[in-house]
Amino acid sequence: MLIGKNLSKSYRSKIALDNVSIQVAPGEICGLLGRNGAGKTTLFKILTGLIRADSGEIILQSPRSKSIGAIIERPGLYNYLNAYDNLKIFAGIQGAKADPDSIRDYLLKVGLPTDRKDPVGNFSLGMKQRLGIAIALVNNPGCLILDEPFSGLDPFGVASLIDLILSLAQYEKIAILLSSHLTSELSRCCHSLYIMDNGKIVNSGTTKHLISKYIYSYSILANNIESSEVLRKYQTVFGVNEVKVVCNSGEITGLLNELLSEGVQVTACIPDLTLEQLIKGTL
Ligand SMILES: Nc1ncnc2c1ncn2[C@@H]1O[C@H](COP(=O)(O)OP(=O)(O)OP(=O)(O)O)[C@@H](O)[C@H]1O
Repeated sequence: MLIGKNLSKSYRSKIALDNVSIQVAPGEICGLLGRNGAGKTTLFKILTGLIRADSGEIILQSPRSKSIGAIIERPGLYNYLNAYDNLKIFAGIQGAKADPDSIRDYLLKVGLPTDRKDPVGNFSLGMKQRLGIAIALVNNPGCLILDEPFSGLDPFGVASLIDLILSLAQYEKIAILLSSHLTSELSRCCHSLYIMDNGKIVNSGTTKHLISKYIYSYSILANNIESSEVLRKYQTVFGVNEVKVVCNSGEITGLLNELLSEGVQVTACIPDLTLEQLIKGTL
């Protein structure tokens, strides 16, 4: 369990964090959403001990020997070394096993190939993120903190990183804290969300609750969506094989059922939850 209580931090006259409290339980994925400059990285630096808060308290309750593994800003890797040697160095620094079998296990845990011998400078951003996570997972931490982990990844990279994060929470029972300024990514994998603005938590709750409270439109993907009669009753914006429909979370199941009975082949339905809605929700 990771708890931050009433944390505040100023840089000269700039208040970067203002009485922020946050809590993540083992096996839980918690998202920190906020615009640029909201204070997310400052909070993560404080939680990981990189900088000190002016006031407040951090409580780390974990039976594991290492309490936190983290990637702040971007994974710090030796680009001229291969994945194996990077892991060997970082495992050595942390006093962890650095024999070939252990390093192979770290690579497998994050879904990286074990046979790549070229420098990690050649790796895609997604592979570098995975290697950074493997290094953060050395010594089996109770909590994993990832600052903007989806930044710069393509949709496939985002989806596969989400799968990895979900499996680390579910099977390794790690408490995971992620940040992003994009609601779409965090709402797909987080059990709960904290919304930050100007150094303060302005809204929070389970993702399920926030979606049901703030969603007023959905994007529905279907090959023959233009043929739908049912959609004429709704306010819509059509794209190619896609429509954005104004409807709330109580109406969406009924609408999807009607579309199916009309023969519309729905392939995806994505809630449009914007950061602005979540911020304005309590302002
Ligand atoms: N070392 C520093 N000295 C002075 N001001 C700082 C320092 N670090 C951060 N700040 C300021 O504190 C505020 C919060 O910054 P922080 O980096 O925590 O935000 P963020 O939510 O992580 O933003 P981003 O998404 O852009 O990384 C910003 O106004 C930033 O300019």
